[in-house]
Parts: sequence; structure tokens; C-alpha cells
Amino acid sequence: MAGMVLQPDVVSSGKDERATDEDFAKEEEEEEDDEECPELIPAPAGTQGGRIPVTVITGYLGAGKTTLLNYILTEQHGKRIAVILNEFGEGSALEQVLAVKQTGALYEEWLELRNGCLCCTVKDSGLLAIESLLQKKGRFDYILLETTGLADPVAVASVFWVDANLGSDVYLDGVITVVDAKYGLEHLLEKKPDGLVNEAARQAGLADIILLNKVDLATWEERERLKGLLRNVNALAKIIETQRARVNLDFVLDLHSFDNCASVGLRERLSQLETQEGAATHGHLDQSIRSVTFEVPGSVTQSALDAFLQDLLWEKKMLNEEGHCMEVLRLKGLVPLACERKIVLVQGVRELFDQEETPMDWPESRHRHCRFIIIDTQAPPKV
Ligand SMILES: Nc1nc2c(ncn2[C@@H]2O[C@H](COP(=O)(O)OP(=O)(O)OP(=O)(O)O)[C@@H](O)[C@H]2O)c(=O)[nH]1
Repeated sequence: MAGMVLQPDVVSSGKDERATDEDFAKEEEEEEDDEECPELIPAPAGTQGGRIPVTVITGYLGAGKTTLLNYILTEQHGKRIAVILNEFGEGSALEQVLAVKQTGALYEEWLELRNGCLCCTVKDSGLLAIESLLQKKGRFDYILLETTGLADPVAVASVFWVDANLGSDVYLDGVITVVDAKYGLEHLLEKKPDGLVNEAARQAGLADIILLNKVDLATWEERERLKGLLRNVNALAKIIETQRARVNLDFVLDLHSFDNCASVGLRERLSQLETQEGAATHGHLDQSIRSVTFEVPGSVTQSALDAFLQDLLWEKKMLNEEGHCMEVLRLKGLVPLACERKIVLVQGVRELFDQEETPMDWPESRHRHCRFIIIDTQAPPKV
């Protein structure tokens, strides 16, 4: 199979197309049925069919994660929030989860805040903590999960994303990465020994929202340089400057970043992808993680799209500028399918991907094209 499978307008007969799409729609219907959770408890506001949103808060040591948590907890948001302080280490998070599960170790502490927010601090590997929390279902309607400063948040995010598709009681709402405005550049550019990832870059690469915190400590020039690098790493994330992590909570909670069928924020995401031309190509700094915009004119068939995603995410056959196989940290794509008016939104985290037809039609007046923003973690060759 060739490395580049996604070809524009590789249109088979309309009948074949319809047959494929019907199958696909049927599968989706079945999946939706599976996802339905037979809960008798009415869904609290802000949840999706009774499922509870999880926001992952990550960021380098001392960037301001706890400050953000405390800020969210004490604000008036009408939510009952449970907090999980995540002890995932650098290595295999899942192995750690299993290890903890066997020993059954769990530390819980409940705290009632004045604003009605119920704060449960669970110092434990994430999954067990979530299971334990869910036994108290009804007492909270939002989960904030703070990773440790050196953690790789990708494992945590993948678990919740997959879990939601398996019919779990929780879903991943978004990843917030807090970056230190003063020292963030240093953290991002820090060279790691061979084979080791730069945690700060990885955390920024996965973010839906990047909070550039401690703006009081950095000059305008320092912040602009850092923002340039962050955009280079992650063209998908929105960057918000903060002091003491004070941010409008609408920008960090209930983002629905990972569920394509939610209409909340969808238009914004689509237009974001539409206007991001060239955003990823400026400032060629030496870095191991960066955004790449990939565009193909015309529309594609469903089978061509599937083959492309499999080649990119599973077979690792797509090459980056340096001729290295791309290693995707995150991906979002906007794809008009051949013979269809609707646009498909594609999301990926590492090897996982998901496609969902959006309620939006491709505008008649515009030329069709497929656009992907890929956050590639493959390091460029050493000079
Ligand atoms: N000057 C200044 N200090 C801040 C700001 N935000 C947080 N801090 C301080 O920075 C220090 C670290 O903040 P934390 O919120 O504990 O950072 P963290 O990311 O949770 O740290 P770790 O859990 O150790 O990784 C604290 O002393 C905060 O008071 C800010 O905007 N400006």
C-alpha cells in the first residue's frame, strides 16, 4: 500500500457509496444504543445523557495547576465538582493503575465548600479514583483531574476518551494545559536525552486550551515568543493569558472538545480549522513536537479516508518534512465526503480515532477540500 492513501475525489459509484454509508450509519446507531446508560437518576445540568464530564488539568511543575483548581472551585459556577489529584507517573500509567488496583490503596478526603461545591480529593491513580467517585454518583456533576507536573497526560486522556466510547459514566470534556509565562519557553526547548520526551511540549501538544499563566512575571516580548512556539507546537489550542489562573470559566469547562456530535463549540472548532492556514509553518525552532497542516483539494470517499487514517495512525506510513514517519499526538480534520453534502469531523489521539458527521453542509459556493491539523511528535533528525 502506498504511503499517501488519501486521494481527492476518488469516487466510486453512488450506489456503492450509499451502501457503505448505510452500513456505517447502522453501526453508529448500534454504537449509540450501546452507549445509552440505563440510569434512573435524571442527568444533572451540564452532563451528557447522565455522563459526567472530566476536565484534565496538566502543566509543568509550578506552572499554576493548583492555583487554577482552587480558582475554579471557589468561583460561582453552580457545579458540584469532584477533584482528583492524579498520581500518574512518567512511565506506563496503565500499569500503575493496575498495580494500585491490586493493592486497593485509596486515599479520599471530602470537603464541602461554601459555594456548594463538593470537593473530593482522591490521591490515587485516576481510574480507581473515578470508580470510587462514581459510587457516590449524584453527589457531584463535574470532575477535575489534575495530573502531576511530570506526567504524560496523553495516557490519561486516551483512557477517558476510549472509556466514553465503551459506555462509561464519564466523558473527556477537554484538556487544559497551564504554561508558565516566565519559564515556559525554557521548559519547552529543554533537550531531553535520546528517547525521552519533553513533558512540557507533550502537555502543550495535547491541550484544547493553553493558559499562559503568570503573565505578571514575563515581558511582552517573552510572552509573544512563547506564544509563537506554543502555536507551532499546537495550532489547535486556544491560548489565554492569565494571572493567578483567573480565567472566564466558560473557556475551560464544558468544552465538549472530544465529542463530535455535540453542537456546543462545534462551529468554533470548524472555523478554527478553516482559518488556521499557515499557522503551523512559521518559526522553525528546533523542537520535537509541532503542528502540521495537511490539505487535500476536493472530497474523498469514506474508504479512502479510513485508509488514510489507518496509514497515518496505525501503520505510521506518513512521512514528515524530514522524511521521518509521523507519530501523531493529536489530530483534528474536516472532511467533505464524496457524494455527500455533510462535513465529517475527524479526531485522533495517538492511535485512536473517531469520525462523526457534523450537522453542517459544505457551502455550495466554496471549493471542497479536506483539512487536517496534525500534532506530530516525531523529532527532526539531529544535525
Ligand atoms: N507571580 C505569580 N505567581 C503565581 C501565579 N500563579 C501561581 N503563582 C504561584 O506559583 C506557585 C506555583 O503555583 P501552583 O499552582 O502550586 O503550581 P502547580 O502547577 O500546581 O505546581 P506543582 O503541583 O508543583 O506542579 C505558587 O506559589 C503560586 O502562588 C501568577 O499568575 N503570578
